[in-house]
Amino acid sequence: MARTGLMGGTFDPIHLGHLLAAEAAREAADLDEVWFIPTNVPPHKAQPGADAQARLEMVKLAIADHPAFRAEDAELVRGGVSYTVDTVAALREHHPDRSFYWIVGTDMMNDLPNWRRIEELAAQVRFVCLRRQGEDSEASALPAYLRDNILQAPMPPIGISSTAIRDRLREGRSIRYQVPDAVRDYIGRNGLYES
Ligand SMILES: Nc1ncnc2c1ncn2[C@@H]1O[C@H](COP(=O)(O)OP(=O)(O)OP(=O)(O)O)[C@@H](O)[C@H]1O
Ligand SMILES: O=C(O)c1ccc[n+]([C@@H]2O[C@H](COP(=O)([O-])O)[C@@H](O)[C@H]2O)c1
Repeated sequence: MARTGLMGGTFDPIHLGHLLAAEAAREAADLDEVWFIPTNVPPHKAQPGADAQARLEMVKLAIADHPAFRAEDAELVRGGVSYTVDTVAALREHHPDRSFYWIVGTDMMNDLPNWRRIEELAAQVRFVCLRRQGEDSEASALPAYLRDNILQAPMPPIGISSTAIRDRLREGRSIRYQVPDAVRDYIGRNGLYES
């Protein structure tokens, strides 16, 4: 069975923290591929600043040079609120020959008990959790069905977030070295996040 990591995110915009998390998860969980899945409407946060096609395009630009990374537009095609349990069920149906690993940062790990139909989701994927700077990586407070289903993987802590990048752009500041150059060019060409 091909071992497939799923890196879900709003990617508004995608940044080096996402890429390093995906690469660290690939290595730690011995994944054959990692699929990046931009959310359509994120379940637990405000509407994205950039539209879905722009976020997908930036993901494609960011991962173009990695042979094991690809973009998956399932949530954008499905529309509506992007609940992970629905996404994983659809992917499992279309790809019965693959085993799936859902990749999250520690901020998301602590939020897992609040996800829609989380027990059903936990029966269908393993979670790979990457340490996010400033976030508690202690899984002991989680219920056993989650705690026992999480692989914690090391990653050099990176204090980059999409929120901070959008703030910088609004203030006319540099985002060089926080996102891939191709993403920075795309943002500049399309005037994203300027106001
Ligand atoms: N710097 C980082 N280090 C490790 N994991 C990260 C990092 N940034 C994001 N992630 C993880 O990537 C996934 C998608 O994150 P998301 O697209 O919401 O980015 P974000 O930077 O948290 O965005 P925002 O600032 O808009 O909330 C989540 O599982 C999140 O925990
Ligand atoms: O399914 C849920 O209930 C759920 C709740 C919160 C977040 N998620 C998923 O977790 C991923 C990261 O979320 P976010 O908000 O940090 O972009 C993204 O793929 C979301 O769809 C999923």
